[in-house]
Amino acid sequence: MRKRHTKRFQITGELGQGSFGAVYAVTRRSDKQHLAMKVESVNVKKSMLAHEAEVLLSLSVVKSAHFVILYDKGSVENRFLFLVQTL
Ligand SMILES: Nc1ncnc2c1ncn2[C@@H]1O[C@H](COP(=O)(O)OP(=O)(O)OP(=O)(O)O)[C@@H](O)[C@H]1O
Repeated sequence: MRKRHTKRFQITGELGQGSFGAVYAVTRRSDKQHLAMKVESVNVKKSMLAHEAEVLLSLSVVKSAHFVILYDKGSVENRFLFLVQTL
């Protein structure tokens, strides 16, 4: 993912590595907001990222400053799944 970006986000750095993928600092091009992008290979047997996206989507009905917000999700070149959330 180094130097790569989706159309909507510019990757600016790496925040960490988890057990199922990497997390990058990104800037949303539309409004320059700084966010976190979690990335997972499409080849994993059981997608933890898809599960995390479902959980964040469910939580989004509860308007609370304590919950991470899911801003976007998608895939890159059919190689990675990504979700974008609060930094
Ligand atoms: N929203 C975020 N904002 C900033 N940094 C984050 C964010 N999410 C994750 N990170 C960083 O990326 C690292 C990896 O996160 P990730 O959620 O992939 O795994 P984890 O929380 O360490 O645990 P596990 O791999 O067991 O799920 C974290 O330890 C943290 O340093």
